[in-house]
Amino acid sequence: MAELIHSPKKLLKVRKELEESLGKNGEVEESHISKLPYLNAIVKETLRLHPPAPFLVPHKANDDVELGGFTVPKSAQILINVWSIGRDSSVWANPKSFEPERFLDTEIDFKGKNFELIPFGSGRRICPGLPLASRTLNFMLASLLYHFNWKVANEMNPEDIDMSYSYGITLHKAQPLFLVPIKV
Ligand code: HEM
Repeated sequence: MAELIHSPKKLLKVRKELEESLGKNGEVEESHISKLPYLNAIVKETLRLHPPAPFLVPHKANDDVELGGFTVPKSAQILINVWSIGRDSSVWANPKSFEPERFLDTEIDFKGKNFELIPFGSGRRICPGLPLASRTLNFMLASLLYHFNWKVANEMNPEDIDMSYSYGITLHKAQPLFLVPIKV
């Protein structure tokens, strides 16, 4: 929501997609979600830029492993910096910019097969909550955007929203986002 409030054109674009798909007085249903490519792209782009678990969960090497010319010794703790992978300019064009459009013409998904986008991890220990989280994120965002228009509280300018992080095992906004819903 914070990224969308910063990008009014993208907010309009996703609300238009929802209105074209659901009509004027509809209800968001789970079956709609797969037919909303721009909304899906917004969720992917958000997980690329702001992965909730920036280092995944610590793993441990069972044995000595050779990886990309480096030796990872047995029992070493492995942290995967997905936050940094999501902002790697050798992988992503304009990596710091919120551009859901980058996901419209690509099959890249966060289901663990595309290593440039693994906010849920990958392999045997991939997040088992991925299908639930993916449905819930898309469904909640679609509901918020379809039923309400949003403006920043206290007449604040969207540019002045504090986008800094509070760091920890999970990543979240340092300052809460205060938005006012306007019923449509
Ligand atoms: C946006 C939402 C979520 C994100 C970004 C997320 C991310 C992650 C990540 C990065 C891991 C560690 C993967 C690894 O070891 O490399 C993980 C593990 C796990 N997640 Fe999630 N998760 C989310 C939602 C959920 C939900 C909704 C559930 C349960 C209903 C869940 C249950 C778990 C469990 C049980 C593990 C441990 C799996 C294991 O170690 O074998 N997660 N999650």
